[in-house]
Amino acid sequence: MTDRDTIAAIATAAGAGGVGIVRLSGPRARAIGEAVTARALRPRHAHHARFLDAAGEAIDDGIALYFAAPASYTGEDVVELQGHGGTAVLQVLLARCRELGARLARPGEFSERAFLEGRLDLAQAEAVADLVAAGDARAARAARRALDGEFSQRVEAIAAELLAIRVHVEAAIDFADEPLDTLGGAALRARLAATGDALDALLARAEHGRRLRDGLHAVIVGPPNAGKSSLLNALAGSDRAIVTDIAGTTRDLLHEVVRIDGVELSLVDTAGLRDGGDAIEREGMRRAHAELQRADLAIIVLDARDPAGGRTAVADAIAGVPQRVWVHNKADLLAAGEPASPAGNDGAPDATPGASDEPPLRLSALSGVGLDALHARLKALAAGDDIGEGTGAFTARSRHVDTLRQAAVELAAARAQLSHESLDLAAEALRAAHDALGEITGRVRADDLLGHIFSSFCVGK
Ligand SMILES: Nc1nc2c(c(=O)[nH]1)N(C=O)[C@@H](CNc1ccc(C(=O)N[C@@H](CCC(=O)O)C(=O)O)cc1)CN2
Ligand SMILES: Nc1nc2c(ncn2[C@@H]2O[C@H](COP(=O)(O)OP(=O)(O)OP(=O)(O)O)[C@@H](O)[C@H]2O)c(=O)[nH]1
Ligand SMILES: [Mg+2]
Repeated sequence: MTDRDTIAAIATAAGAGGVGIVRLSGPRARAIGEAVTARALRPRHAHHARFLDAAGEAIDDGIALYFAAPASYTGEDVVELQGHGGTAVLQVLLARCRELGARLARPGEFSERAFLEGRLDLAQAEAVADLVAAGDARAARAARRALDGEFSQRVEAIAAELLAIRVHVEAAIDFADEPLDTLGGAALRARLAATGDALDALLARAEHGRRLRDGLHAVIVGPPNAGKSSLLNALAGSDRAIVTDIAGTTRDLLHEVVRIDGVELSLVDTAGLRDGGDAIEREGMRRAHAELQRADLAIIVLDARDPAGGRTAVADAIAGVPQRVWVHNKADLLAAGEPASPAGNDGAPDATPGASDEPPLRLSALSGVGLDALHARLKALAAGDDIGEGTGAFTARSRHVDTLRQAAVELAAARAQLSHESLDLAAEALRAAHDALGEITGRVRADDLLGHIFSSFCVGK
């Protein structure tokens, strides 16, 4: 790609730092680097040099690196000017590079070029951004695995299998007057079934990967005044939410990222659920319901003195949330030795802890007694099955999960069509499934998708 321009950006984070880097990529990168340093740059060699302005005065004293195409991050000629990490000095250095013909890079443009040059596929390029944004060690490790191509390889393996199946089906179409079974139909169906299973397994892993990337999305729900906001504050370790003894205090959603022993969790406090309320409170309840639709986990807070009382109000809202943790709050107000009200005796079975739920945790958000057990349970849920280094989890995005789901739907359609001997329709569904997989790695791509993905990167990445 010789007709591309040369881009430049500060690659290091804003603010003062030990070292700061201006990175250049494109056909003029080397010439610009050599003009700034007044030296010939040898590939893959650290040159200690002064970085000069137009008048020959030193802007900084630093290290220059040159990576010759195609053996560089972007696949183009790349030069790095590693100077002192001050905002002003880096800005002046960047301005000098622009004066010499470089253009300011858009967010993600280095990685976009790496993608366009075939150095990374799309899912890997997204993993670069996810690695930069990772909020805890597990998420960082999982993003690094996606960057290594573990996710992409699995997608491509299924895509390759689908391609082989498509070839078989297209060939059978050319012999339309013969029954499919004389053309290896049984083997074809078995192969398609196995591919469907592999796709389902990958989808489950991608869903897990999506949680790793975004953190477990936990929504605190319950009747008014149960102590939901108090619990959020206790978990966040600060007075984030307003707490009063007036039922209906919280109206809006309040998001807070908390970290429990290094494991990240995104918590949302919601308006108490009850019948009635004014217009503002009802809007708050509507938002609570909507937030629960997207939740991985509901933390249901009930008053320990009357847990049955609030349960009916939350029944609808928590239906369909994959996981629940039941909390009986205000345990400090129970008379010493008083047993927790038995669960499930209030005629509202939908809102009682289900068979798969753990028994309620009794605690006090106010005093902090019993909070340790909640911490432990939340940490176990957020860590999911990625306990060890060896589990091979990788990060994924909603885009990947949605696209894999779409491919699974098309694959199921193809299987149904095949059993009706509708080869043309089966071929069409297989093509759609194959294309969907291609969108994940960028083999099949829409340019607006690229723009959307790369624009969310940092500048300089
Ligand atoms: N100073 C610096 N550190 C950095 C980066 C960078 O661009 N500059 N990276 C940027 O994000 C990451 C490292 N990623 C990189 C990926 C590929 C190549 C590269 O030159 N690849 C060549 C050569 C391969 C090799 O020698 O191993 C290639 O793939 O052909 C460089 C950095 C993190 N650290
Ligand atoms: N004794 C005691 N009081 C508590 C506890 N947790 C919360 N409270 C009190 O209960 C009242 C309501 O607490 P909030 O945290 O505002 O309750 P909420 O569920 O967020 O209420 P809404 O936002 O109105 O739905 C406040 O007066 C709190 O101080 C607790 O563990 N023990
Ligand atoms: Mg509240």
